Amino acid sequence: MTKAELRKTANARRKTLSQEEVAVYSQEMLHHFSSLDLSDVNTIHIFLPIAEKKEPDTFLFIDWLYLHHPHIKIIVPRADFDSALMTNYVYRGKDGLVKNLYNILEPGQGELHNGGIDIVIIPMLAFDKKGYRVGYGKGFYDRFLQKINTRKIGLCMFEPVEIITDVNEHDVRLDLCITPDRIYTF
Ligand SMILES: Nc1nc2c(c(=O)[nH]1)N(C=O)[C@@H](CNc1ccc(C(=O)N[C@@H](CCC(=O)O)C(=O)O)cc1)CN2
Ligand SMILES: Nc1ncnc2c1ncn2[C@@H]1O[C@H](COP(=O)(O)OP(=O)(O)OP(=O)(O)O)[C@@H](O)[C@H]1O
Repeated sequence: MTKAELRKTANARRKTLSQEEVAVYSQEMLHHFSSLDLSDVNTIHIFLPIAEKKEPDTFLFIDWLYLHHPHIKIIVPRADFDSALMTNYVYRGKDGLVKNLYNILEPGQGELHNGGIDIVIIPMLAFDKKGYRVGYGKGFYDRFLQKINTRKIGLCMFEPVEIITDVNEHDVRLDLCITPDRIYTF
């Protein structure tokens, strides 16, 4: 299937989820994530959820990381929709967050992070069995990931499709994808 088809289907499927289902699926994904070895990890970049779009609740991940790996630095993005580029900030708690025009919670101000990132946790609508992903179609993560060397972990509400047929040279493959059901490695 094409990215446009997958985007449409996944958006529609997400709309049918209740907030309770989103909470359960997020918890299940966190359970899989918690089985990963994070002993060498110092920095994790993680998106903050668009609740209105039924994205996984990554605040659960952040709370879990604070509790179990307090030394890990959490980095969150701010998206510039004119350039399709993200700038990255050290996460300092919910207080400093503001909602942008797309309902994405973002750090209003704070400390920019330009250093290394060991893991990037990536939002997506769909993925395939080769580890390619589909997002909302603005290419934010493709642009970001091509610049850095990191472990790329996707979170997806649904199981993979067989193959995305219109992958292009910008598309960056995931190393791993977590669904409510299991972990896929590529
Ligand atoms: N939580 C989260 N943060 C993220 C992403 C994401 O997927 N999830 N992104 C991942 O790249 C970037 C933001 N990308 C986005 C792209 C489109 C829309 C959006 O609401 N689009 C409208 C159409 C608007 C239009 O085309 O003008 C829509 O889908 O209804 C939101 C976020 C960076 N931050
Ligand atoms: N590194 C890049 N440089 C220039 N253009 C890019 C780059 N990465 C992606 N693009 C362009 O951005 C557009 C969106 O790409 P794509 O459809 O793969 O988005 P997506 O991965 O679904 O979105 P997102 O990353 O925002 O979740 C495409 O036109 C693509 O060619």
